[in-house]
Amino acid sequence: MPRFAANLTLLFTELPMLDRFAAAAEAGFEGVEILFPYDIPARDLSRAAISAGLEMVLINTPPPNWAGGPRGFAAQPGLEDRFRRDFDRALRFAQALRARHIHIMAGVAEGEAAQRTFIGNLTWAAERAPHASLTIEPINRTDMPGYFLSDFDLAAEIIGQIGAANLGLQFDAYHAQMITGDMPAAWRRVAAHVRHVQIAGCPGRHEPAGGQIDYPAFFAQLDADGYRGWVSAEYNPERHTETGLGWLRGA
Ligand SMILES: O=C(O)C(=O)[C@H](O)CO
Ligand SMILES: [Mg+2]
Repeated sequence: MPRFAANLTLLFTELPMLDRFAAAAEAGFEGVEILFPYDIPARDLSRAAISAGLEMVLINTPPPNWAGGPRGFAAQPGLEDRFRRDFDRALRFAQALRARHIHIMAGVAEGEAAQRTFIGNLTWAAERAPHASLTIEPINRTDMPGYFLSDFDLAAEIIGQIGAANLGLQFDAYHAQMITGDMPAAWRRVAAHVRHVQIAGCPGRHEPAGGQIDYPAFFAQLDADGYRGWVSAEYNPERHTETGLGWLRGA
């Protein structure tokens, strides 16, 4: 079975952020990710992760204002300086937290200029941080209207074109199902590029149980394909986080 991480931005929100680490460890997770850790001193987050015995798996490059602000800048023509400043900030945080991956957010953009900008910024970032593991993630446009990267084949093509050893795909099975309607087929097409997996039930983005995705089969597929990365629970619990963790105990 894969190693599971809890997304602490979405799970255990019954507790203050620093208390979510111990709750995640207690529940059986071995790692954690935080979408945007920038409001809390990195040393406090790091201490909480270490004392709970958890690995920090992933953070995102910072949009300035997640509650309604831009969804990143990597594909936005003309905002390259902004992207670079944000990326350096994410890098400092990732180093302080010993976070394994940095997810680079493309932002809302479209067209050829956006694609060129995205490729240019990713190429720059991969060279800037040769020891960091960088990911890009297709996100469905129902949840995030206008988000540039919403196509798994395009993401794989861009990763192949850049050809940097430290750039890979973040495969969110929920987004894959929302975008393609056939998550297992999407996995088969792009698995070779995947270095991080996220899960949620579809539809609804709640617990990864029931619904359109057969998660026990997906976990078995990950094992069969030799996937050695993390699987992160990135969903909005329907009720109390703890009461919805049957899927983890059964995995
Ligand atoms: O929305 C998602 O699925 C993500 O993983 C991004 O990091 C944005 O929250
Ligand atoms: Mg995701």
